[in-house]
Amino acid sequence: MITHRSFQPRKRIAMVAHDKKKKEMVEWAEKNKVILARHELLATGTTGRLLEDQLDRPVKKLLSGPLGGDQQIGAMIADGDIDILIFFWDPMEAQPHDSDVKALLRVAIAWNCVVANDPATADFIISSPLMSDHYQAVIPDYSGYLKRKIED
Ligand SMILES: O=C(CO)COP(=O)(O)O
Repeated sequence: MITHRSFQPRKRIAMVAHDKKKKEMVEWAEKNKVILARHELLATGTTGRLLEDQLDRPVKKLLSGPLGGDQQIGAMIADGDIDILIFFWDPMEAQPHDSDVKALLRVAIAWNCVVANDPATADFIISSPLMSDHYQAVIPDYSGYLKRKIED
């Protein structure tokens, strides 16, 4: 059974921002442009388009969040295809796709994904020496859970 997920020095970073947080995301990305250039970026649709324009580099764009983009990122996290999630969600406004937002945050924690929900935390993550290094993240062991489900 795989119990670790390997992070390569080139990290796969998913970036997502709610509408009133998009400006913060674009400013954060601009400030950290040089470090971000060493990594692979993907994003929900609208966030991705803004980041591409600002950073003048390709960003893999998934669907817009309310149209399934959050779920696509969640699925990639569960598949081990994302190392870091930078998700500036809006604490002051309910979203039509609140259930998707919650699901994304939940699945990220379930798989021990590195997560930042605000620029300060994102600053600490992006300046970590682990950003340019190999790293082994522990994958929580859910085998007991699966076994119990089958036995029940
Ligand atoms: O709604 C979002 C995340 O929940 C973000 O989606 P967009 O980047 O397409 O605006």
